[in-house]
Amino acid sequence: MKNLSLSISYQLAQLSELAPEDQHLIHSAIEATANSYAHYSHFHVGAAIRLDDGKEIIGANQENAAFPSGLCAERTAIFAAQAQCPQHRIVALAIAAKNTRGLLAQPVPPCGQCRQVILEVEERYGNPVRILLYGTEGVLVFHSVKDLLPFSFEDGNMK
Ligand SMILES: O=c1ccn([C@H]2C[C@H](O)[C@@H](CO)O2)c(=O)[nH]1
Ligand SMILES: [Zn+2]
Repeated sequence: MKNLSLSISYQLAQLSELAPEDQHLIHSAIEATANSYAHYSHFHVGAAIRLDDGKEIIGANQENAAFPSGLCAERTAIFAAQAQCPQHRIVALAIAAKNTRGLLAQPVPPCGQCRQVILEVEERYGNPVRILLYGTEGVLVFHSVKDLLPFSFEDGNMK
């Protein structure tokens, strides 16, 4: 038997240290929190996607009295992008969230289902998606969802 281990690399940055286009995308995600319908959790999540032509598409979580019928901010943004601009690759995704006390100090990571959907985006377009998780105390930067989803299941596993 072998003992194996995995390591992931990611960055912790201040907003001002990021490239202007990443700072812009994060501001768009923060603004998108205002479009959240979080009637039940009061947890407002905003997401912003950058396409390969520089266009941004935003999303926000949408809840429902039948809880599973709602959708996370990340997937509203991804599905909107793929529905409106399927020919353009998704190159980056920023996420921000606020609760009743305001914007969160610590970054909020995407849930497992959203990670799986981002993985499919990477496979579909053949490029990594840069993920920017915003917190008022710092931004976590991942260069691919694969760093957030090791041992992932994808199309290739069925062949
Ligand atoms: O990364 C996350 C985590 C949670 N939510 C939403 C789902 C639900 O509406 C609320 C509480 O889980 O926050 C997101 O949109 N993205
Ligand atoms: Zn999610």
